[in-house]
Amino acid sequence: MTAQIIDGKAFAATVREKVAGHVARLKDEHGITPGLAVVLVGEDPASQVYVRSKGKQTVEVGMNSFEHKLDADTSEKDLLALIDKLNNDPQVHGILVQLPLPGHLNEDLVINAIDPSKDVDGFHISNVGLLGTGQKSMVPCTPLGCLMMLRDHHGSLSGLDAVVIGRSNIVGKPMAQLLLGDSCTVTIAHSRTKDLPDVVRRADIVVAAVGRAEMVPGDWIKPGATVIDVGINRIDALEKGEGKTRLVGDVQFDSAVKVAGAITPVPGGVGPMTIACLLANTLTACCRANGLVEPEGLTA
Ligand SMILES: Nc1nc(=O)c2c([nH]1)NC[C@@H]1CN(c3ccc(C(=O)N[C@@H](CCC(=O)O)C(=O)O)cc3)C=[N+]21
Repeated sequence: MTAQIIDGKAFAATVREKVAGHVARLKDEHGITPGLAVVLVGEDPASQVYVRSKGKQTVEVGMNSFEHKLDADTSEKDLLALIDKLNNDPQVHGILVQLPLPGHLNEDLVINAIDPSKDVDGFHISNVGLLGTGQKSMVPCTPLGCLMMLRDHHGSLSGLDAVVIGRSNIVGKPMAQLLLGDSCTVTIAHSRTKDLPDVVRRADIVVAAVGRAEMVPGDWIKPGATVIDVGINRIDALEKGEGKTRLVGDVQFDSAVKVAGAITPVPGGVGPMTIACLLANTLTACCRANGLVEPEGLTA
């Protein structure tokens, strides 16, 4: 048996098309253009690549993109002043502060300074609380993208056993909340979990979000299970020569694809969906800010 490959890249393109359609309608009928502000502090090369790709896709779906690049030694006061300005800018419907921030900046403080209704990452404590209590919120992009792919593949997730490996605030915890919201039986596993292979073997749905290259081998996967690989790990690609790297997930794809029922690849799985959901969240925030009905199928 070989698993169905869940094509996140293609799925993301359909999400962006939907978003673009709604953006065109907002402009036409209401004269409103959704705007996303991305704040990057410092010069981390990987972050620069993501920010560029976010900006490009934002413009492609017809939204305004505002990029703010600040020096690595920017003070907390100056960063908070920028956030305050963006909070009060009616052209800006979504604000994303690229993480991680340089060590001298308090990430919690900075994130919680964002207006929760513009917090398209869904990281503000208000949004975390709303999600946890089943109220309308901004939902973190990566878990939202995973949920969309799971719903698309399964239809209903009700009653399925889901194991989330990883307990981060960015992926693991919100993913567990979303799966619970769709009536899965949810287990959150992590580095201290006893008998991790046995826990994973019980799962109909495995979401791997630990950030350790290829740590989940195929023989941990229950035959026919759905595997969502959130990991993006850059490792040496010895076969491609000295200094070359390649991207791998948290799952050993080659062994897992032989056992799973469906699996997301890396690259081309969760990553593209994350950015598509960022655009979807910006559209949702814009609709809410203007008292308009929000599009269906683009939120949790
Ligand atoms: N506040 C904040 N929000 C984020 O959402 C956020 C962040 N900070 N900091 C950095 C991480 C990383 N991230 C990715 C998004 C898309 C891909 C993506 O599209 N990856 C491609 C491959 C890209 C490549 O080739 O390098 C793929 O998986 O197919 C990857 C990583 C969002 N992040």
